[in-house]
Order: sequence, then structure tokens, then C-alpha cells
Amino acid sequence: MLVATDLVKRYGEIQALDGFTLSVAAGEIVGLLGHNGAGKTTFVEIVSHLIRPDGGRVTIDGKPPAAVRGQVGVAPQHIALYPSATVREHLELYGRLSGLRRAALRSAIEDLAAVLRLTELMDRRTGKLSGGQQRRAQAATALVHRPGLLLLDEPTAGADLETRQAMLDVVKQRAGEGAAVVYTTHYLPELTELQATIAVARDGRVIARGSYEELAKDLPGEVRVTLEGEEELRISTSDPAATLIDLLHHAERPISSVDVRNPSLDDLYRSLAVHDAP
Ligand SMILES: Nc1ncnc2c1ncn2[C@@H]1O[C@H](COP(=O)(O)OP(=O)(O)OP(=O)(O)O)[C@@H](O)[C@H]1O
Repeated sequence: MLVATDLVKRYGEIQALDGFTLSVAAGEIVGLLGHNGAGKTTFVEIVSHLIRPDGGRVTIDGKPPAAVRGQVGVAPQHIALYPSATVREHLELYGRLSGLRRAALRSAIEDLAAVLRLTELMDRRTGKLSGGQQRRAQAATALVHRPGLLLLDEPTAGADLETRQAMLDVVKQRAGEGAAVVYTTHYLPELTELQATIAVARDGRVIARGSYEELAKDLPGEVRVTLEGEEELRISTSDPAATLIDLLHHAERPISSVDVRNPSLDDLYRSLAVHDAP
């Protein structure tokens, strides 16, 4: 669905993208991770045709971004709503721009409002909404026309738990219907819930890409064992289950507790030293 190859973008001395390559299939949710300044937003802006790359190529369903703007739903990182327009006016505008009319437009708006808990807020001006409410309204503008490609740049930043859950539910639902989704976040548990595949960006390029299982398979897990009367023993191991069985066989004293920890998404992220980037 989305194919971005070798994207390059410079801002003066700053190399925002330096050979950024990422493909996303229809129905796939890609969790795009990376340190502050890794290039995630720049990538989203290029795919949504807000800025042009200095090099590289993007196609969406085989066409350039300029030709398919109506098939792309974008929720930018920063709130970009018209403060004096109501939520309903925003959704009508975005729906109409993408060709929705009359009954189809009305039902798309009402359905989405219910899912994103916006029904009570529909006739309020967006400038008077709370930060989390604005974020929900902004996400709704990206979703109302059921685009084939969704670009959601930290859609749950600052959101309360209910908003976060509503957002995750609607993203999963849209991917289930066949949308390709790029979902940037710094909140890793969301990606587990979304069953997303992972792309890790560092210094303007994607340095790791695959399912969590693929990327984590070589990472060590940990077995924690406490023998009676002794302190907890922590063993780093690539095969926690086998290590635990081995320990149970060979322990010379009774074991009072065991805990097996498989590598987490957090461990994966740390192993790529993404936190250490400038
Ligand atoms: N309009 C701009 N002018 C100059 N530099 C820019 C501009 N936009 C982005 N940059 C720089 O390009 C680099 C990549 O920024 P980008 O916003 O894409 O990162 P990001 O991965 O989205 O970061 P974050 O996690 O903080 O949102 C950064 O060094 C940033 O300062």
C-alpha cells in the first residue's frame, strides 16, 4: 500500500531523513518508534504531501502522494484545528473534501463520534475543548472518510485512559477493514495492544523492521530464582524456559520462588540503543 524508498530531507545543516525506507501493507499497523528528532514526523509529512523530500520516492497504491490525498488520513502531532469551528463542522468539511455527501456523510460522522466519544462535543468550538478532546477531534478528521492509509503521529499523546483505549480500538477496527496504518508513539505497550509490526527509526533512517517476535528473538530474557534462605538469583538467557527447567533439575536447595521474564518491547528498544541517540 505504502512504499517509501531512500527518502532524504535536509533542513540546512540538519539531516532530518537520511535514506528512510519503509513499506506498509494493507491491513498492517506499523508502530514507528524512535528518539526525539529521529525523523518520524518528517516522514509522515512527506507521505501526506505536506513537504517534499530532497531525494527518494513515495508511492501510495502505486501513485505519488499528490495524486491520492483523499485516500490518506493524517492526524498530525500538533493540533491543527480551526478554533472557531465546531467538531461537527470539521468532520463535515473533511468528509466533503473526500467526496462524502448527505446520508453517507451524516452516518460516517455519527458512527465515528460514538466510537471516539465525541457525540456530546459535536457542536462545541474546538478552541474551547480540552487538550485530550481536541486530540480526539483531530483523530476523527483523519478517520471520517475511511482512508486506505492512516498516518497517526502520536495520536494518544496527553490522552486519558479512556481516550487512549477508544483510539486504539478504532485503529484496530480500521486495520481490520484493510487500512494500512503508520502509528508513531513513545508509548510502547500500545503497540502490543495493536498487534503492530515495528519499525525503529534512528538518525533519519529505519534501523530495524519486523514483527516483535522477529526482532526480539535474539534478545536475552531473564530467569529469577530464589533458593530457600538465599538472595534472588538473576540469570540472563536466550531460552528462559530451558534455563528454568535446568535450574529446577539441578538446584541443591528448595526453590522458594521463580519468575520468568521474556524480552519486552522496552528491552528491544533499549537493545537498539535508540535512547542513546543525540
Ligand atoms: N521545519 C523544520 N526546520 C528545521 N529543522 C527541522 C524542521 N522539521 C524538523 N526538523 C529537524 O529534523 C529532525 C527530525 O525531526 P522530526 O520532527 O521528524 O523528528 P521526530 O522523530 O518526529 O521527533 P519527535 O519524537 O520529537 O516528534 C530534527 O532534528 C528536527 O529538529
